[in-house]
Amino acid sequence: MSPIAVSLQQVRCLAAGRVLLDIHALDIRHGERIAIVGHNGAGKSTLLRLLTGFMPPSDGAVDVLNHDLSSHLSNHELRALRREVGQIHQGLHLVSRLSALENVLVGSLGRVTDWRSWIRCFPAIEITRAEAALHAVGLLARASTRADKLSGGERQKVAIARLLIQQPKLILADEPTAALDPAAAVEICQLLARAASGATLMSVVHTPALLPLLAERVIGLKQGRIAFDLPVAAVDDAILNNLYRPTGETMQPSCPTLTPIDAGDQFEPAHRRRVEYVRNCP
Ligand SMILES: Nc1ncnc2c1ncn2[C@@H]1O[C@H](COP(=O)(O)OP(=O)(O)OP(=O)(O)O)[C@@H](O)[C@H]1O
Repeated sequence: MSPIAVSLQQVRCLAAGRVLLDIHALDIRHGERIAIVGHNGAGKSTLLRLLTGFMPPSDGAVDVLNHDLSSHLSNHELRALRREVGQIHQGLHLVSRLSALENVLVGSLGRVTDWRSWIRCFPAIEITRAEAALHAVGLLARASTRADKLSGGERQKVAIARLLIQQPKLILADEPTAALDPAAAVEICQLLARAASGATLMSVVHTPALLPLLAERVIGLKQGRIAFDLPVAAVDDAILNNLYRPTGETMQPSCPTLTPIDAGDQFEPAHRRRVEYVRNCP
């Protein structure tokens, strides 16, 4: 059995007097592919931020790739952790004014010496690696195009090429296919899964159809707590519907009817009109 890559014990994250995350125990082994699912605000991004040291735990023990994140980490220790953790997010995660190739080279910053990285003077071997990575994601022809001139799907491919040359042990992907059309989303998932070969991959996923492409194990979060932790084959519509159902709502056999709002008078007139409109919708 592979060693543990991520271990959380009795972890709580608090902010502004609220519990954002409350995880009793979670172990993830090297090489595992995990999807994290859950409603908006369930704590998925908070969990990923916890694992990169951006969100310190208020209580409990957090170990990521043998870095103890429960104690205060120095900048040096944080940099060492982040060299081993690759990240891919939706949206603004590339440097807009840099070319696709230069953005990929950012993945090699952990290896090049300081003076080279400051003046962006990369060794030939890193440039060759970056070109090979762009080729692997089918984007070599766009190597010199600025990141802000690329499509959303192309930008995600650049981010995956950057992972390929960073060679992280743990990859955290926060909604990597948000805003992509279905075909592009499938292609990005396949490329990401290939890029993560040998690494541990944790992805926040909102589209159930993409789960089997990215994960063998699915963790459902609800209000900051683990609601389920199951093999992907066991996660069916009923389990997901239950997870996404607002707390306290009882299961409706069919389309729910709207309950009239009696307190309408307390709303501003414009808001009241919207309430009436919603009430009268078929
Ligand atoms: N720094 C913070 N201070 C206070 N509250 C925060 C902070 N960061 C996040 N939250 C709150 O914590 C909760 C969890 O946020 P998080 O971003 O982890 O949710 P999520 O599951 O990733 O949601 P989404 O699917 O919408 O991205 C939310 O209610 C959010 O408003």
